[in-house]
Amino acid sequence: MPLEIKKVGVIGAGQMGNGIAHVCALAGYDVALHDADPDRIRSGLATINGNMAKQVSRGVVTEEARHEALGRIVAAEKVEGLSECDLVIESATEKEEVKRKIFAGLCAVVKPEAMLASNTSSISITRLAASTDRPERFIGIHFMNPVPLMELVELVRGIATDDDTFESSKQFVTRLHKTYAVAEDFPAFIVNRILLPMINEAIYTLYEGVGSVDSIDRAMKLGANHPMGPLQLADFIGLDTCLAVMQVLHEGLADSKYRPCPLLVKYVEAGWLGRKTQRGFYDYRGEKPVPTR
Ligand SMILES: CC(=O)CC(=O)SCCNC(=O)CCNC(=O)[C@H](O)C(C)(C)COP(=O)(O)OP(=O)(O)OC[C@H]1O[C@@H](n2cnc3c(N)ncnc32)[C@H](O)[C@@H]1OP(=O)(O)O
Ligand SMILES: NC(=O)C1=CN([C@@H]2O[C@H](COP(=O)(O)OP(=O)(O)OC[C@H]3O[C@@H](n4cnc5c(N)ncnc54)[C@H](OP(=O)(O)O)[C@@H]3O)[C@@H](O)[C@H]2O)C=CC1
Repeated sequence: MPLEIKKVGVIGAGQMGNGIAHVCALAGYDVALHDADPDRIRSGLATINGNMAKQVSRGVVTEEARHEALGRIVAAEKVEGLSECDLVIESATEKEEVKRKIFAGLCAVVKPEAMLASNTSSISITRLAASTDRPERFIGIHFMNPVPLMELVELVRGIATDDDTFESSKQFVTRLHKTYAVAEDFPAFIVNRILLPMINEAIYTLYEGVGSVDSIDRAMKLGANHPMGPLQLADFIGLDTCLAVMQVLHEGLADSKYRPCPLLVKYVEAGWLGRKTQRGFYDYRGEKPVPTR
């Protein structure tokens, strides 16, 4: 029987975690939001508040729905605060060892029947599941950024994921008013298998001097009708996440066509991770974003 989900835990209160908490609360789920850093939970809650206010001003959400949804989210400063959750979605930094540690701590506190999910962009669901005490109740639920605006969620079954977990996940995604695409568990699944090599190629195009940041983004926006240029999108996703996905593709598929661009590596090494650190291919510290190359 599919599990009835009432309370959802979210681990990682960064840009994706706060978006996931946002849409879950609006869909009527009780939500517990956890992060290693309590300040991150506070800023995540403030972001949710601001993004819901935007939705109210656009007439997408009523003031009453916003008020109720905000009331459904609690801050869980300790992982024990997730013990009552029926589903916990991990959305922390894209590093396998970080995620494994989180799941080890989580398994010790959640109910045995609770489902666990990862919002990973690229890492093997089968491997993450195998690090838990319940691989059959583990699944990839991969949201797209920005979560409140993007319709798609990828569902990724690990080798052991059982049918009830898959069914419960489909019902969950549908209740969030989103559409799922099912992806097999191979490096970076569907969206990022296609999108990230395109972004990496845009960075090579910059690295090799074929075009400036401005030209590359303008070319793809106006020449291919993309809503954002690839470098603007890379900054939006986070350059650390982009690099992590390319590394998973490169290692997992052992093909040199996935080699991360050295310029992407350099930006990450500089700590210029895009919008979240105020600097990436653009500098966001002024009134308008200014290209950094
Ligand atoms: C890396 C991974 O693992 C997977 C991924 O997610 S890859 C990334 C996938 N995402 C994309 O490719 C996004 C590409 N970009 C887009 O589709 C669009 O630029 C966009 C949807 C982000 C924005 O579209 P846009 O037409 O430029 O709209 P924009 O004017 O910025 O925003 C639309 C409205 O939504 C609001 N909005 C923006 N972000 C929001 C959020 N997080 N929550 C609520 N509202 C939000 C804006 O305030 C705006 O409202 P107003 O019109 O009242 O100002
Ligand atoms: N950005 C995107 O476009 C998308 C990202 N994803 C995936 O979502 C996940 C999160 O990405 P995103 O939100 O962008 O990243 P962010 O860097 O914005 O947020 C990650 C958050 O996780 C926190 N964190 C790190 N370690 C732990 C831990 N041990 N316990 C609890 N919290 C921790 C970080 O805290 P601190 O900063 O203090 O380390 C940070 O607040 C990644 O797996 C990413 O691949 C999926 C879809 C789209």
